[in-house]
Amino acid sequence: MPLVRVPATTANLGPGFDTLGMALDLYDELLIEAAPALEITVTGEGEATIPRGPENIAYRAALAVFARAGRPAVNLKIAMYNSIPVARGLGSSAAALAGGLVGANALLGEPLSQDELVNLAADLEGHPDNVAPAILGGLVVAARDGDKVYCRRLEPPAGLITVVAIPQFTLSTRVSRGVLPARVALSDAVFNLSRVGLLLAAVQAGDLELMGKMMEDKLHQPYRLPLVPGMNEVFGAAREAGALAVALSGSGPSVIAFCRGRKPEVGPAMAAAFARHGVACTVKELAPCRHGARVI
Ligand SMILES: Nc1ncnc2c1ncn2[C@@H]1O[C@H](COP(=O)(O)OP(=O)(O)O)[C@@H](O)[C@H]1O
Ligand SMILES: N[C@@H](CCOP(=O)(O)O)C(=O)O
Repeated sequence: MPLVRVPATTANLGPGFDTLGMALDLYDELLIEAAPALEITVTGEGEATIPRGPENIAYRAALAVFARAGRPAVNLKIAMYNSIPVARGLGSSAAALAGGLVGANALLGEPLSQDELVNLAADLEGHPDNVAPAILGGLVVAARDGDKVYCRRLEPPAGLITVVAIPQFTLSTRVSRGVLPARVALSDAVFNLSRVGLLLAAVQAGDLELMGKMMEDKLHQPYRLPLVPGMNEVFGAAREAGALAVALSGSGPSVIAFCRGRKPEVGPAMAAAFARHGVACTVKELAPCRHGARVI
């Protein structure tokens, strides 16, 4: 009966829309076993809202593993213990998919490779940037080539600590993607391309200053601004309080600040800025997580 622990993720890391993501030390746990009938329980985050029927995405992910491995589908009992807030841009859906995939794979004796699991997850989620770090841990860069996702895991730079301001209101990724344009200006694409390249070079060199400078974005955050009241002010407050960089976490509404070591002033400054716009939030200090979803 595998118990899987899956990290939260912060996708995009500023300019790396649908491309970059990093695992964080906040976890969902999922217990999975064969059972006489489908039974799904949820404890913690999402207890009141997460579907318990066959539409549950962790269950669908588990069934996808059975199908890909050529094994007959069975009824499953899945018990989830969630700490990742739902629909806040911290990868709750990616964690549910990764948990279902890794759990089912363990149940079957690991017929699928990690690469196959990342590909299945990206197909189910629609983009690879949150599911890849949820499975691989660390900081992941991913690219889709037709049906296949290629990705590489990098070690997050030493000394990096994030501070995440998590609004009480939810914003689904579907809605937050709905405001994005189908086409962007070439100058904006170049702005992001150049930053992603240097951001990755900075990560590999452990250069937090350069990493912080390369986290601006023109491809998704400006369009999402109306969905997150006070977003720009929260960005400004975090920088003034000493953060190296600030970004929308995933598709929002959480805002994530990247800091050199612990910076106790950053969280309260972000919360105060949100409060000035009538948004209540909780603040979490989260370190990057080196491990992806795994049986514990
Ligand atoms: N543990 C879980 N099991 C099943 N579904 C989940 C789980 N956690 C989140 N979800 C589903 O994922 C959706 C939220 O995903 P999404 O909008 O992408 O936001 P997030 O940024 O949190 O991933 C919700 O519909 C929710 O029901
Ligand atoms: N690149 C995606 C990332 C969504 O991540 P999530 O954690 O909010 O589901 C996007 O920006 O839409």
